[in-house]
Amino acid sequence: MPLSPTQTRELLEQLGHRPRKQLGQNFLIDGNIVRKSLELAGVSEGDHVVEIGPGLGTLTQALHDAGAIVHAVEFDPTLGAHIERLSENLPNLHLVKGDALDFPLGDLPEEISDYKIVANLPYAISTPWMASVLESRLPSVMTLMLQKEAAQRYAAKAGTKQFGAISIFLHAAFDVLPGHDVSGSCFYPKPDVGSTLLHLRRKAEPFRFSPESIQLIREIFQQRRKQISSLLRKAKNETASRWLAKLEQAGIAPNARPEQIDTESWIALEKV
Ligand SMILES: C[S@@+](CC[C@H](N)C(=O)[O-])C[C@H]1O[C@@H](n2cnc3c(N)ncnc32)[C@H](O)[C@@H]1O
Repeated sequence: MPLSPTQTRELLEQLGHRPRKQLGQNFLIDGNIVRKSLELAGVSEGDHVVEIGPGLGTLTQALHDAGAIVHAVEFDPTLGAHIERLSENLPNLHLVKGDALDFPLGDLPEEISDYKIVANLPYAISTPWMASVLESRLPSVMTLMLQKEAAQRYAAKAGTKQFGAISIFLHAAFDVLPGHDVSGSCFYPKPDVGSTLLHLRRKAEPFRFSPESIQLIREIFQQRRKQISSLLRKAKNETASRWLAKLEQAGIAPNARPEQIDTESWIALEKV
C-alpha cells in the first residue's frame, strides 16, 4: 500500500526533504493507481521492470512485492539515499543514482531483451527520455504516468493538432491504448497540471525509423502546416530526396500536410 498523505509528509520531514517542483516530485498516495499500474503492465514474478524516479519508493515496493526485478533510476540525492536504504531489504531492487537521460534503462543488463517499464515519470523529462527508450531495446510494455498533454501527444492520431513526430515513432512500434485521466488528489503534493496513466504494448513487429528519418520527421513537424513536397524539397538531404521521389508510391499526395499523414504512410515512405 502506498503511504497516506500524512505518512508521506512524515517521511519527507524525517528525510528533511521538501518536494522539488522542478524534479516533478509529486508522490503517489493512491493505492488504486499503484494497483492499476501493475495490473496494466501485467507485472509478475521474475519480470525485469525499469522504474524512472522511484522517489519515496511506493511504486518500487509494490513492483518488488509482485516479484519483479526492479531497475530504478533516481536523480535526487536525498531520495536516492532513501531508496538505497530501502534496497538493503529488497534484494531485487537495483538502483542507479543519476539522471534518467543518461541511464534511460537504469542498470538493466545488456543481455536482458524482455523487460517492462512502469513509472510515474518526472514530467519535464518524459519526451527526451522516451526518445532514448525508442532508440534502445524496446520494452514489451510501458505503463506510464504522464502529464496529460504529453499522453495526448503520444496517443494522437493523424489529423489532430496533438499529432507529431513522437506520435509517429510510438505508433510505429507500440499499440497505444486509451489513457486514464488521474485526479490530482492521487498525489502529494497535488501537481498543478493534469495527469494521465498511459499503457503501451509493443507490436508483434515493431517498426523503427532510421536515425536520419527520425531527424527528418522531427524537422518536418516544425512546419506541420506546410505541404510535404515543399518541405522535402527544402530539406536537401539524401533521405528527403528519396522520399520526395517516392511520395506517390507511398500513397501520399504531394500537397498533404505532415499532420495529415498517418503513421502507416510514414512507414510506407521509409520502406519504398
Ligand atoms: C512524479 S515523482 C514519482 C515518485 C514515485 N515514483 C511515486 O510514484 O510516488 C518523479 C520522481 O522522479 C525523480 N526525477 C526527476 N528528474 C529525474 C531524472 N532526470 N532522472 C531520474 N529521476 C528523476 C524525482 O526526484 C522523483 O522522485
